[in-house]
Amino acid sequence: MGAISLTELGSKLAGLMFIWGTIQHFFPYTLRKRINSFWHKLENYFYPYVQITIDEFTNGKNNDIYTQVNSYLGTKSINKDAKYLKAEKSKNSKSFAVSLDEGEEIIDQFLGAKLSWRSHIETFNDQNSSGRNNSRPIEKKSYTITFNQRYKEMVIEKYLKHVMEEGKAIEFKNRKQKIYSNNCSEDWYWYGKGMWRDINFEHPATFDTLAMDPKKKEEIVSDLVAFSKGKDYYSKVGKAWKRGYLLYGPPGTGKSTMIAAIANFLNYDIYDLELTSVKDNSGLKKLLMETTSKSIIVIEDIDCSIDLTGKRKKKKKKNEETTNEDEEEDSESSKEKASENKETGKLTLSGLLNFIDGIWSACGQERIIIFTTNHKDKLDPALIRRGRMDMHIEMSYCKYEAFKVLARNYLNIGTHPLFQQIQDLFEEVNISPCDVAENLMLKNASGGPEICLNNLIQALEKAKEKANKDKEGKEKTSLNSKSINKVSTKLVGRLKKLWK
Ligand SMILES: Nc1ncnc2c1ncn2[C@@H]1O[C@H](COP(=O)(O)OP(=O)(O)OP(=O)(O)O)[C@@H](O)[C@H]1O
Ligand SMILES: [Mg+2]
Repeated sequence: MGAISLTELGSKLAGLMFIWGTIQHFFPYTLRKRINSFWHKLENYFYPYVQITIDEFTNGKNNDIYTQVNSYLGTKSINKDAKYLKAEKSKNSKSFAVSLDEGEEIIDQFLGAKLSWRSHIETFNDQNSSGRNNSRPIEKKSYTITFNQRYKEMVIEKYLKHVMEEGKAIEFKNRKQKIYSNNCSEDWYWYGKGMWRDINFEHPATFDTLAMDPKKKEEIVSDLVAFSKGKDYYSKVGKAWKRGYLLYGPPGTGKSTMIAAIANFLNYDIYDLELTSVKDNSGLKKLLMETTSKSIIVIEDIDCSIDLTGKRKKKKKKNEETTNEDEEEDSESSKEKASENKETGKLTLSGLLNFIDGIWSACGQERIIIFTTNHKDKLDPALIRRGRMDMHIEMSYCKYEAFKVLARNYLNIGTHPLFQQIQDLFEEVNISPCDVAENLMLKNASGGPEICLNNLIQALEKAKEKANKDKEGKEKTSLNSKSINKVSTKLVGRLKKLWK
């Protein structure tokens, strides 16, 4: 705006307006009206701008919009040519937040409009502490945004929304991730901290370091991406924005590591739900209500948590005695089974099913639910049917491709002459990635990768030997039982003859 800035011109006109405001009462009404209308025209001609102020506090409370504007302008100021910036780091942020220093201006563009942002700090003395020597000055921080009045509607309806959304996204990206647990002492609850206890989540696992079949990994990553970008899709099809994953497989195959990798990939918090610490269905409901959006709710080793299948199995057994219609029993509707479990004062299958996809489970958005188990077959089909657990992911024993990821992670090598021998052994042996990783860990700083690879070969050979022995043992017992069967049928035949 040439030699005089928008804000300066604005404040000069505001000063004149103030003087006119105090003396206008000395003028007759019709003249006053005419002068006022002329004044507005003049003002619009010379200063066709509107200003919006966003204070740090409103009614004594933190103003969320101010915080979001702060984050938004922080990134803008890095990209644009603001010279005076402030760097701050809050307790819950993992990096510095940069914001505008007092009086510094930033020009932003949006849908053809030019928007001028300024930061202000007003200092005044605390009224309550006046008279005391140690009275401290109070700072009142605010941002103003100035723009041409023809964009007024657009700024209020679109631009401010855009600033808030971007600011929120930046805040979310910079915040420290948390892991929450409900497995805490009662004292914690009494101190009013809610039902979850949290600590910072700082697990280094990523999809790059996760050893598994590359195709499977890619499939999971694209599923997660589709989910995280699926806001419009979920609302279009009328589904709550959540997704369930069942991770199953033997111990040490990376189920928990996968959860950490997912959390890091999406930058979500984790709620580690310990079912044995939940008293009843309503307790479970309360816990869910205290979870936030953009989070992963995890129930590890769900088959061991509580007996959710007991009732159903008993009923199945009873049915088996009367009829042999097992298949029909299995396909019985899950709702029916859930209602059988509706007991008060207890955590039941019904409560858990409601937890996953009852109507009130849609009280937060963008949530992932993950169950892990070593025994998928032990779980009630109702609990893991598609739609509840949308993706069933098998975490299996380490194969050659997965080993290469571990070799890169632990030894920083992509190839080695011993790899061929290791590849051949992987064809014959079932070994968990956890055991492979253990052998690949450099225990001695002076040792090279050969030592670790040889350790692994030894472990694989041992496992192979054991597997062979187990196989032989099984064959022997099955031979023995076959010969026992033969002898007993012969005996029964002879006895029958004798009886006749
Ligand atoms: N697929 C994998 N990729 C990378 N590291 C792995 C993998 N599987 C296991 N590990 C390593 O082994 C350790 C144990 O793995 P993890 O706890 O994820 O196994 P799990 O499948 O959850 O086992 P459990 O069934 O006993 O809970 C991890 O700390 C990790 O270092
Ligand atoms: Mg685990």
